[in-house]
Amino acid sequence: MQTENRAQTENRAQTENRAHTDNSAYIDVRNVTVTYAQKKGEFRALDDVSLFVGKGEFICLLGPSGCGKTTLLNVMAGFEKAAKGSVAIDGEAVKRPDPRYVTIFQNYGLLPWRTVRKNVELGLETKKLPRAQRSKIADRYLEMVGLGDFRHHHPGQLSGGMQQRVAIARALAADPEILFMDEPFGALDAITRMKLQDDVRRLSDEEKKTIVFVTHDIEEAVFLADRIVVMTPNPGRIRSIVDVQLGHVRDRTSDEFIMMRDKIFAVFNMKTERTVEYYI
Ligand SMILES: Nc1ncnc2c1ncn2[C@@H]1O[C@H](COP(=O)(O)OP(=O)(O)OP(=O)(O)O)[C@@H](O)[C@H]1O
Repeated sequence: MQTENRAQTENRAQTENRAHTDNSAYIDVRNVTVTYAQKKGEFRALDDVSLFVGKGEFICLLGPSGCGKTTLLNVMAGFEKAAKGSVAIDGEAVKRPDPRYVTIFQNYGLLPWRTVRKNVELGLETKKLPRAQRSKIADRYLEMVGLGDFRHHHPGQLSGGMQQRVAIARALAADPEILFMDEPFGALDAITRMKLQDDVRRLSDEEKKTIVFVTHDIEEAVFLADRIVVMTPNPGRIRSIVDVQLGHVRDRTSDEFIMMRDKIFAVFNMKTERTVEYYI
């Protein structure tokens, strides 16, 4: 047991994060501050945030509403600019969104007038492939997410969970190096959500993509992540980074899973001055 204040905890989180990546960061976020003009003046959505993500890692950004999860994801994906600090992917500064990195949002982003297959093909249209090859690739990924029989349907004929699976198939078909996922299952019921968590975890193992996944659901983060980045608001900062050493096949009812979930709860329950156990 050891006592430390918030600044020391955050400092430790950043140091551990550096040590973890051993200078080989694939996504390299350094001392990033993002500010927004608000009625009361300048608001720091992110304050001096550093995060290094390894190639093939599954990272969950976890925290309460307003802690800057989406802002951090948007900075990495090139949708948002940092007021201070830098973001690089594979050694290249991120200046704008890049087709090598695909973002999946909560609202699926499907085109309602296109069939499911044509929606998946959308991700391939910049690649100038022959039409038949595009359809073949689209069908392969639709099979992978269990929607092979629905390729001629339109999005409006599918449930929310099925539509999100189409969005995932479309993202994977584009063969991106990184998948950014912003609360992709937030609008879904608990059972569908668990099925899609299974899908994404399996796909991440099979396809070996680097995934940055925003969620405010602790169990979702423990089920999916290799590392959980715990964030706190006002201003948005990284409080702690937790290694989830639960292996590839995860059982939500196992003792290890529940212990890990409780450790994350403990991180959120910490007060400014508090007693903590080592949890990493
Ligand atoms: N365009 C903007 N203009 C002004 N303030 C903004 C803007 N975008 C975000 N913010 C503020 O920045 C903070 C962080 O927002 P962000 O969306 O990154 O948080 P979040 O952790 O993803 O929240 P949620 O879980 O609710 O989506 C919030 O307080 C929000 O009000």
